[in-house]
Amino acid sequence: MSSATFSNEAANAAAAAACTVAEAPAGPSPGARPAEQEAHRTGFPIHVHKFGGSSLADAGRFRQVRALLEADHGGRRVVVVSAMQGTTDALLALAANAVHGRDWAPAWAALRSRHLAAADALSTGAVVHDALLEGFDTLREQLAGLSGGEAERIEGLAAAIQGHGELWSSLLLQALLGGTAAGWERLDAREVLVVHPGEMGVAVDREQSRARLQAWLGRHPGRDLVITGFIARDAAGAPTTLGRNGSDYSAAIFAELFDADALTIWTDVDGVLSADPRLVPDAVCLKSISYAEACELAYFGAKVLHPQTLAPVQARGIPVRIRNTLRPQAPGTLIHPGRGDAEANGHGPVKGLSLVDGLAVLELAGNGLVGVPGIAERLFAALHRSGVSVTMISQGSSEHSICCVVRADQAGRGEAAIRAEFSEAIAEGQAQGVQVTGDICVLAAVGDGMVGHHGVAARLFGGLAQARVNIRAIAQGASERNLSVAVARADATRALRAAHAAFWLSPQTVSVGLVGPGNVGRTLLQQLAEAVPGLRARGIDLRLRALANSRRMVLDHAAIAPAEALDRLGADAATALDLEAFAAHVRAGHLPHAMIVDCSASEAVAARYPEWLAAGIHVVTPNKHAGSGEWDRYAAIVAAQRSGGGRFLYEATVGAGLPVILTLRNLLDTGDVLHAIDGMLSGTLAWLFNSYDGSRPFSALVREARALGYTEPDPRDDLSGLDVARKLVILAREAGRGLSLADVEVESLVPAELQQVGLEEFLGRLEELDAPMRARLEAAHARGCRLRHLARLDDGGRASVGVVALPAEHACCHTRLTDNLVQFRSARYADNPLVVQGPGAGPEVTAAGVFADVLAIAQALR
Ligand SMILES: NC(=O)C1=CN([C@@H]2O[C@H](COP(=O)(O)OP(=O)(O)OC[C@H]3O[C@@H](n4cnc5c(N)ncnc54)[C@H](OP(=O)(O)O)[C@@H]3O)[C@@H](O)[C@H]2O)C=CC1
Ligand SMILES: N[C@@H](CC=O)C(=O)O
Repeated sequence: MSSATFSNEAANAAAAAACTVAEAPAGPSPGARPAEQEAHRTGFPIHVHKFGGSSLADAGRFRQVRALLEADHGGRRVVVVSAMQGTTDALLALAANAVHGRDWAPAWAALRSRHLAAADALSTGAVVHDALLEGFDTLREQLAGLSGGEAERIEGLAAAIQGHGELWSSLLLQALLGGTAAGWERLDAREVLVVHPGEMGVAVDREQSRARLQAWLGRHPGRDLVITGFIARDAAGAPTTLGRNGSDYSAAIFAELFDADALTIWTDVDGVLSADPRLVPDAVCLKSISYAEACELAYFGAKVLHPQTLAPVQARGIPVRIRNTLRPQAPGTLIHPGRGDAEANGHGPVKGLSLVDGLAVLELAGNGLVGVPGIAERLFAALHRSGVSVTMISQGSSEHSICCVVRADQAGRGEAAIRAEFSEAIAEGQAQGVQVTGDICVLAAVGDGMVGHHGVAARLFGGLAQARVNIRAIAQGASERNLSVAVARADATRALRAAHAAFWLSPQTVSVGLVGPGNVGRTLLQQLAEAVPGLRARGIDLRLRALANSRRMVLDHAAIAPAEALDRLGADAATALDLEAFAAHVRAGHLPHAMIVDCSASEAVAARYPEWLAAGIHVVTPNKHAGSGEWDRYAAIVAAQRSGGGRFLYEATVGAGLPVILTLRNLLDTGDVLHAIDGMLSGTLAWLFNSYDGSRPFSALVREARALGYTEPDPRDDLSGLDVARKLVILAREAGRGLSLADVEVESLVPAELQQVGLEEFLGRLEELDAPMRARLEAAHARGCRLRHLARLDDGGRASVGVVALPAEHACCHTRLTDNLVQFRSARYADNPLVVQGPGAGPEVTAAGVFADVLAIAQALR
């Protein structure tokens, strides 16, 4: 605690209050308070609160403010208020209309009604009512005086007009809090706060202001105060303002003048965020930052606090907390006088990222600049003379060129100034001239803890590289508190999101879209629901953000809980399927990686893979259409993986959850030479022939296999041999053979008359399969054989699939249920084939195979 007069009792009360000073991390001592500062101190802690316009938007919000202040008892409360939301803008518009002779009366009347209505709703009484009426009468006279007035008079009136809002809101709040009877005084800041224009904006005459405040306090015995923000007086006593958003500045000045123990700025956001949430949906609220970090972030775009605000509190080491009036339960952000702690926010040394738009790069280059002293001084002096403000400076150690970033609207002036300064050198060819690059943004990573912390730059640059953002210029001062990069405006949002992901998210964060929550997709959702929390703990952050079936889709900006996904797809919020919008949503710029898992059997969905992969979206699927479809698309998929960086995994297309493709890949990648593949590649047909002994009709078994989720959505794909032919083509292509479906000799079990009918009709006529199948079974049994469905790709490139009768001792007759049995014959496995065997169909095992591919990709992400 900084006050020597702070009693234990008061300390306890303050600790319980909304913003506890004790929470400020230890930092450099704010310095002893001068004796004259103690005169107004009461022995109580002094807590300055500032409420912005959004916190005072209407009577309801005023009541909320009262509740917040009532919770902070035990000390002296100094409350600085803005005008009711929108009032200052309305006053400016009124003044502009009056100056231009336009009708301002209706808007004046509306503003008056709004304030009177608030007063009525708050039952602030006749005195306030009359004071408001008087204030609006004064405003009316001032507006009338603007029309046709002299410039100087207009300026003076305009300054007075702008400040009415704070006078009115302070009247309302003081009355609501009980007025002087309850110990609440009201201070019109123009009585005490003396300011003058300074080099860096409005400057406070501290001595005069302090003396006036002491005198005022001597005349007003109440303990608590409501003070108007934004307004002040100039040295001559005329009303003036502290500039736009000046209420925060007022609050900080009063915190300094009162030598307060804490300042809380109440606003409509939870605190200082790690980045602009409109650009980075995953931005997080920072628990605590140092003054220096807050200044850097404020300067570079964090709108919560203006850097000017911090100067007065910084001088005394007063902790500032930003809090949300609408969510007072949120702890907000503490801005403290200490040094930023690298672990304070749990995300390492970078506290926030900021982005400044509307900039340009100016570059002076030339061989004649190398080793010549004074070049930088001349360049920056020229810019200074022409009134150009420099945002960022960068020069390589070769001294061949020097560049700086300036505001785009000042770039032309800056260019001309540098050209003029170096005209001789340019004319003599010692300097190449000045190059201007417009449409530039500066992205800055900010954090005290970056000092001496290795790897910060690597993370930033790595993130930007991954997002394919080109860096135009780089700057980092020796303080290492700010690492800035200039990037093209077109890349800026992508750059910000990529940088945010690099610092705040696991590198294995994946935005996932799932197509096809049918048998397999639904089971995958269940598996995800169980596994996602555990995976997240290991850094693998799979965020299901989109789900689609053949008709509808649901997209979520954050994440869809897998357990609720089907309900969400059925709910009203789901929209008509649009695969383009689906993919664009999944490829969210703020998350590092994107993946679409296609669990449909759709040709139309498979047709999208090349464009998705080319866009860097990883694709995982059990859908066999892409792997076995037309050759050109297959080639496009292979090419798109190379160009876009998306990976395509499809292990579940063959053997469901069995490692069939992986085994083949491993053989080939380690230099083996494939000779032949043969075996049972259909789980459905394996199950059918394992089960079919003549005791039940074949058609009944087909229906059961379908109900168990073994068959393709249309079981004719299994019975016709097409599904197995697809698998054979996938394996052949994996082995580098240019096989297509048309090259596979296929024996179909579907009678010709059932091949073209609709699915429902086919299912209704399944019994037509029974007689021919029974005849085949009996013939096989007569020879002591069993029926099995086999596939074969031989060394000569011949591919065939069909039903064969095998001797009972054949390995394929010793399989169970849906077992697939795949034999690889290769140079290494010539005499005794490498065999992969196990369940080859069913939602559980297939979904697990898909999930394993998803994880294989996620685990490889860096
Ligand atoms: N079942 C298994 O054992 C195995 C299956 N596979 C493969 O897994 C995939 C899924 O099989 P399964 O779950 O049984 O099939 P289902 O018929 O049960 O489910 C298919 C899903 O895909 C959706 N869908 C269909 N067309 C489209 C489209 N154009 N756009 C978006 N979504 C679409 C369907 O939506 P809707 O409900 O609106 O029609 C449904 O949600 C198939 O490719 C299959 O070959 C692979 C290995 C084993
Ligand atoms: N219907 C297929 C499912 C797996 O690909 C099969 O039965 O094998």
